[in-house]
Amino acid sequence: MRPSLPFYLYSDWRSVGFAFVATFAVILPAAGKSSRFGDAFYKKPFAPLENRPVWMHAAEKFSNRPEVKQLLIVISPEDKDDFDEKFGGNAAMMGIEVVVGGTERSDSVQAALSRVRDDIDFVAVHDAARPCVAEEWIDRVFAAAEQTGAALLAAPVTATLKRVGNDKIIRETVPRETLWEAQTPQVFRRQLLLDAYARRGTELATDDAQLVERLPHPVTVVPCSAMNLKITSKDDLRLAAAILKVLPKPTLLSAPHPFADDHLWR
Ligand SMILES: Nc1ccn([C@@H]2O[C@H](COP(=O)(O)OP(=O)(O)OP(=O)(O)O)[C@@H](O)[C@H]2O)c(=O)n1
Ligand SMILES: C[C@](O)(CO)[C@H](O)COP(=O)(O)O
Repeated sequence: MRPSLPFYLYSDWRSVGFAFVATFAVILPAAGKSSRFGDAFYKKPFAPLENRPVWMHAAEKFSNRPEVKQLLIVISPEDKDDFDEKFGGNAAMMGIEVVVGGTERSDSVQAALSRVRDDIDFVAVHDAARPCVAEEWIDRVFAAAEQTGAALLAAPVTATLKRVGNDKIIRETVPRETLWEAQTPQVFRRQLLLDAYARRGTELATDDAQLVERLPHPVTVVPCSAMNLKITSKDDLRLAAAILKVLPKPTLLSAPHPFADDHLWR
């Protein structure tokens, strides 16, 4: 990451002044068991995707952003030595700190959160298993978090959802009008996420927003494309390879207002 001052000097014919730029830390959880991935050799964050491991595709979307001042990847204890041997050099070159994770995803995030520097304003948590995130989507969720304190990328549910019994018989068709599928990055003011994790207790949470919702604190959804998929199965890895070929390229213009109606995510 490029060091830079936490402010920039701006000037125009009306004034000369300082504007403070928010700073971000990014946590990349990669310490899961990949039990649904079903590969005897690779866990999904380390599986090869277009000549690089999955985690590296996710990390490189953040490592050159000027506002990202700290990048941490979370690796399981049993994978730590292997990761250091295979990818330790890459992580060092990208300025990525390696943290040992825990049993649950929340344990892993909490381990990294304890390493986030006090001078950081916002913390973004992005699954290392989501390699297809586009820079412009990151722009939008970062901007939304700066405005609201808590925001995440999500895609509206478009399929018909059924609640099904163990006998595989449909019990209910679930109204989908207000349902969204949460993605990552999930981005929070640092102290807010610290407060949420301090109150976590033993309750399970499959994402970080749940813990902030419980405070309670409002969390804003930033609409995103279903192309920001999480690799869970081997089929998802094949899909990701195809998506990387058509992913929106970074735009030179600044990202539109995160709540603009003219989303490109459709
Ligand atoms: N204890 C855990 C569990 C998950 N993760 C990470 O959180 C992301 C999302 O989790 P998920 O897709 O569920 O990964 P796994 O838990 O590995 O998947 P599975 O449930 O198939 O084992 C992944 O990048 C995963 O590596 C983590 O860092 N620590
Ligand atoms: C964080 C997440 O990717 C949002 O959809 C999802 O909750 C991860 O859940 P998982 O069970 O750990 O895959």
